[in-house]
Amino acid sequence: MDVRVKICGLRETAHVAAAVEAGARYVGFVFFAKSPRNVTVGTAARLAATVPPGVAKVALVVDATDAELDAIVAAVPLDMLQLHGNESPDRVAGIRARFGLPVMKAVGIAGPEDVEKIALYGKVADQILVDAKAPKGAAVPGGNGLAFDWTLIARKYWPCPWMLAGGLTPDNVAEAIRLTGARQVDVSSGVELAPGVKDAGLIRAFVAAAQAAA
Ligand SMILES: O=C(O)c1ccccc1N[C@@H]1O[C@H](COP(=O)(O)O)[C@@H](O)[C@H]1O
Repeated sequence: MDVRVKICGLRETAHVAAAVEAGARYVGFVFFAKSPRNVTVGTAARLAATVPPGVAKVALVVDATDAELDAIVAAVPLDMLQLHGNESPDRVAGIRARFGLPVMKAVGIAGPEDVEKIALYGKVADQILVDAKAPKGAAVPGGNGLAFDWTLIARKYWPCPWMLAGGLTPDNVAEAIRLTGARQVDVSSGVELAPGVKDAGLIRAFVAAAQAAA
């Protein structure tokens, strides 16, 4: 089983290169002003230009307007949009239709009632990002380095592709894959030295651990 890895919140060419060389299949750029990983469209365009074919370039947005998405999509060559806010199923479908890009919708998990939303959004999105629900009052709805109870999704099946996220690290990703059966994993904080500061060694260790788990 091949496990696909997404490294999210990249801001420097050296870290994009480390992710690509390690074997990551997705790289993510965050367009959210409150995030320590926020990038401008100019920086994202420069980073995206260094990504080879076969590695998907993902723009992460939070409740973005059409105008904000227009500006991102016009400037950055993208392969996917990641919607990480409170977008409704109708809004997800609308973005997918308007921009003609595959859409990955994040669903935050804190309890069994949240797990039901995966199937709901799976009807309108191309992929689901199954992430930890941000704690009340958190400044950002993701990228908090928090894991959820993986047993909530153990032995579940959804027809759409999905990716596991939330508090993954080089040390716990193998156990997360074993428990959940995830075939795709996404990480941000777990490959950082401080919020927004990626580390090439941790990126390599994470990809190697995820692939070894397969
Ligand atoms: O990374 C961010 O700053 C961010 C901001 C707003 C929404 C989502 C964000 N990150 C996503 O959250 C998951 C989990 O992050 P972590 O590994 O627990 O730090 C991450 O995979 C990003 O896709």
